Amino acid sequence: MPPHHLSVDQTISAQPQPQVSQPEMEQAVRTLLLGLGEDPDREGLRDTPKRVVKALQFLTSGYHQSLDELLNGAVFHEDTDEMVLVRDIDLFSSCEHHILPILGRAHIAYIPNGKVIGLSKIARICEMYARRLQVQERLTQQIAHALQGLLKPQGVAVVIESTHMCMVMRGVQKPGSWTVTSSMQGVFAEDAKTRQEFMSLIRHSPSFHS
Ligand SMILES: Nc1nc2c(ncn2[C@@H]2O[C@H](COP(=O)(O)OP(=O)(O)OP(=O)(O)O)[C@@H](O)[C@H]2O)c(=O)[nH]1
Ligand SMILES: [Zn+2]
Repeated sequence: MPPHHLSVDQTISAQPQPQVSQPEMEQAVRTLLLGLGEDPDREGLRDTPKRVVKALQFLTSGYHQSLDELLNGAVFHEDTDEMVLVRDIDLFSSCEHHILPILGRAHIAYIPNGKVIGLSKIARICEMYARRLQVQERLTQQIAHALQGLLKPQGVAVVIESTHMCMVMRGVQKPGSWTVTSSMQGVFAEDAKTRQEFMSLIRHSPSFHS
């Protein structure tokens, strides 16, 4: 079954280890280079198959992570019901259609319901799903569903703003285009005022940059 048909629970767990060996993967890159009319034995390309495989493995390393592992227990009981927002999280993913970069940022908020999560873990959850072959819509949903499942909060809101290199460097070639996707759960879906508060907080520019 293709990954986009997996249930949320299945997408949350780590994927099985690949059945293809490292040399087989490197050989495939060598074949690609040959097909492109290159000489894979010239000095500059000699280690390229190895490098490409290593780079792709890093960029898809999210398949081998699990929420349990990255959370490291950092969910705490806390009696607060105010919105928590981590905005402007740098995001680097790869589109599943072309294996080209998706570059952008994510804004992730939730309203607690007795539990809070370590702030860095919000960015780590985002990274785990970004380091897989993705479409932006699914990435957005997976992050929202993961937080919803972990914290059972009053609501979760995720907005991702990205530019897709497959639309910039090739194909339709639209460098200025941004794709904005959102997933609103719980009170963010039900209550327009809460949603508006979130939207205005992510529009506001912070007064300093670290
Ligand atoms: N919905 C969605 N589409 C995406 C995403 N990333 C890439 N795409 C699109 O996936 C589509 C694939 O379309 P195809 O016609 O099969 O592929 P293609 O010939 O390379 O298409 P062009 O990019 O239009 O040249 C394109 O419209 C891409 O813009 C994404 O994150 N979400
Ligand atoms: Zn693409």
